[in-house]
Amino acid sequence: MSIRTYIVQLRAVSKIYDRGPVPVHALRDVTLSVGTGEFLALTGPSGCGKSTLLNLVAGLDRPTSGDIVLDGQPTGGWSSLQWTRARRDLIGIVFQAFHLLPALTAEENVAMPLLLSGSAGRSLSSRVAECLDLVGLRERAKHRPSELSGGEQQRVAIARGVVHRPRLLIADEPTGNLDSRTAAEILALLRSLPRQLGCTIMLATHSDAAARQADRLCRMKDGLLHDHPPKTLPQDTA
Ligand SMILES: Nc1ncnc2c1ncn2[C@@H]1O[C@H](COP(=O)(O)OP(=O)(O)OP(=O)(O)O)[C@@H](O)[C@H]1O
Repeated sequence: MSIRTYIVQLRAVSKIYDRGPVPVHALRDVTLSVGTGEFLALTGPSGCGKSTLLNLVAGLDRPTSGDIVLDGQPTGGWSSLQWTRARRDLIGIVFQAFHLLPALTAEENVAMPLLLSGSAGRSLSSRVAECLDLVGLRERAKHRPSELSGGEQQRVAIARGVVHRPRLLIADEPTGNLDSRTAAEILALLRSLPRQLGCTIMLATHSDAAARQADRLCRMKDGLLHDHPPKTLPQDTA
């Protein structure tokens, strides 16, 4: 018998933002399981809750109710430190706006997560070079973000997002700031990562072309999520 393993499970997750004059129900009872090695796309109109969902999975915000289980571990009682550890070990994140440090070179930006977790020396340098190779930017290792195109900056951000070998890569509108041709190249790169690195990808996007790259598409509307079965099954374990 084969058992599918899930890296992410959301069980009846809701998020209400209640600091403003009117409470905003950003997520309503969302239940979702993401299989190991799967490439899942979340689509839907602006404001439907895509970023909110990804922020909760990355521990950048907390649900109002419901459970989030990461790699089989219920996260309900996790402290900030435990979430920081999860982002150091399990989760990588890529944002629309790249968020590279402008004073650092491409390779220094990519090295940052490893430096923050105490790595150093030759193994750090070779891992950084490996990741720059993976995204096709080894030649640009010594360039600063201002000397790189938008697509190249996003490649550096992707290399930084996977340098610590996360099993889950969260990508929030990673092609939102790019022209359509560059966006297609970045998507092809993301598409290759589950196979090359064995990681799972959760992608939020407005773009139908981007969503078509995924194994599974979940449409969101007004905080509700409509799941669709995968085009291909995620990696199963016996
Ligand atoms: N910190 C916040 N405080 C109050 N309301 C918020 C906050 N963050 C998001 N919202 C609201 O929650 C809802 C969902 O927002 P979210 O950013 O998750 O949508 P989205 O689908 O990612 O949108 P977009 O595609 O435009 O990025 C929106 O109505 C938004 O205004």
